[in-house]
Amino acid sequence: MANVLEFHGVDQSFGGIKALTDVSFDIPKACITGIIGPNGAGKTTIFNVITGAYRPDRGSVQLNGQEILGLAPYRIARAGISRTFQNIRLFASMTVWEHMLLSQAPRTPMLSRILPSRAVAERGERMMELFGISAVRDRIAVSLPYGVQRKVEMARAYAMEPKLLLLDEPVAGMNHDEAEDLRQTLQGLRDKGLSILIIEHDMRFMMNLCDEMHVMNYGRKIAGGRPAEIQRDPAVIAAYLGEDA
Ligand SMILES: Nc1ncnc2c1ncn2[C@@H]1O[C@H](COP(=O)(O)OP(=O)(O)OP(=O)(O)O)[C@@H](O)[C@H]1O
Repeated sequence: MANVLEFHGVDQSFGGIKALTDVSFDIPKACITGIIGPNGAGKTTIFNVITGAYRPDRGSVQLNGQEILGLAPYRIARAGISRTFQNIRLFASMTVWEHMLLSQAPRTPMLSRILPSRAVAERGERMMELFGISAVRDRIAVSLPYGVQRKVEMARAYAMEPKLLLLDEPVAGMNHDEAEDLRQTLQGLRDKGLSILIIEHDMRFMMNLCDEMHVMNYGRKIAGGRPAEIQRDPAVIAAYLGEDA
């Protein structure tokens, strides 16, 4: 099967608000798929449906051909989906290194922190190197600048060896050079076979990063395709001009 995830016909409402209306898209394996759209368009709601935080009114979400809609969030995580959050969620008193260890052995936290196996320690080192955070390994993660905290979150999520990595606004708080480094890191992971779904406001960053993009507006998907196609789609241009107006 060429798709890691198939998100089909999803409706999600909250009281009178329709956050998603009949939203469908596929995430091909070993590709970077982007979701863009103005504030409140439904992007984070899609992540919350995929990870089991929300139960939609209708639809289907399949991971490698298996329905995951309705499973508890921890089961979806174990099935191979890890994520980062728009509002960074790191442990208040833990160092960067401890985050790397804990992410790999969440059920035996104390033991794994005191005495990590060689494989766990090596993977932790690799994750820190990959995301460029080895120099801050002994710092308390939440004391670091936001851009660095985002890298810790991504390294932690990737350390779980996901089949699909979900990134919610990963370049918020990063400068241009950091964002460029991240683009190269993510494309390198994609080239090694990782499938990535990413939400981001920075349109130029997304155009250079993504293999495919889907555009949301008022809870509906208004376009999908390669970045060059998206850029000249009249519905997309209208949605973005509308936002600026
Ligand atoms: N738990 C919830 N309860 C009530 N309404 C919600 C909830 N989650 C999302 N919504 C509503 O659903 C709509 C879509 O929100 P969502 O957070 O998915 O948008 P978004 O595209 O991620 O926006 P942003 O770019 O601002 O993060 C909004 O109107 C939002 O207020």
